[in-house]
Amino acid sequence: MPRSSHMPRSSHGGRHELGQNFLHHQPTIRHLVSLVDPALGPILEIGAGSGAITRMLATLGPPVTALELDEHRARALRHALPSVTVLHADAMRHPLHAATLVSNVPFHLTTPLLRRVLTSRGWSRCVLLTQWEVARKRASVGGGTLLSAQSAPWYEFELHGRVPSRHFAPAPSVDGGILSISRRAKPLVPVAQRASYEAFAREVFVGGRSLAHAVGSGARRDTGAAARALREVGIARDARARDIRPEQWSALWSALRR
Ligand SMILES: C[S@@+](CC[C@H](N)C(=O)[O-])C[C@H]1O[C@@H](n2cnc3c(N)ncnc32)[C@H](O)[C@@H]1O
Repeated sequence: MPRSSHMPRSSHGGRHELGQNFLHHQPTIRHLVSLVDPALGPILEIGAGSGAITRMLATLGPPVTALELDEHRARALRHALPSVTVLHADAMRHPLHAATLVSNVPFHLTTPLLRRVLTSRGWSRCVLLTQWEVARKRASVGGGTLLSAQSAPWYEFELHGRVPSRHFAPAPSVDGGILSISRRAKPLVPVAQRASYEAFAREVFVGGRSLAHAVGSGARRDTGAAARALREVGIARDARARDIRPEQWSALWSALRR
């Protein structure tokens, strides 16, 4: 049975322990929904709440399924939106199978949910509203992270703007950010090499005496070969791992395997 049943309600009507910060700013909802491509097919919304986003998703055409852990809200939404399949379900357990995933993410679940999304194979596009810092980092704005480097061959991340905390009720302590993730139709690194590529990116981030040294040690190549590969891909000698752009990671990997 989903684990929410006996939790108390906060004075705002939003249950803090469920990350219930409801989006009430209509232009933001429209913007978020405009990032969904109906031609892709069925839509799965994670954490539908009272249906602020669901209502608009339901007008797009493809079938919409909405997951909600709060059984009272799930029941109310099922009555309000009969065309939507509303499931009282835990998004951390329910299969994430639909062409497009959409969520105003319960902020306390951002990291495990993102991990779950990125390891689920059943979707091709994902539109998320997360904490601003998470959205910004994931989209590599201001420098890449190990996670963005490791995801780059399989996914494209794009930031679509900041959402002030006052656009939610109750207002969370930080602003939100809209992030889209598109699965690349053709991965930039062969799937069979995923584990070794991820280990390589980790070693480059852990660092060494220089970027060339770290790249060489990550790829089990000498520093000279690593320096040549960095030059070939257009990465400056004095760059740091965080300066390497998403598409340069896979180019570097290919250059080192030749
Ligand atoms: C930030 S609110 C978003 C609600 C609504 N989509 C909106 O934008 O107003 C997150 C929603 O996710 C629900 N939720 C929290 N944990 C969940 C889980 N594990 N599985 C499914 N829904 C969950 C909460 O009850 C809440 O309604």
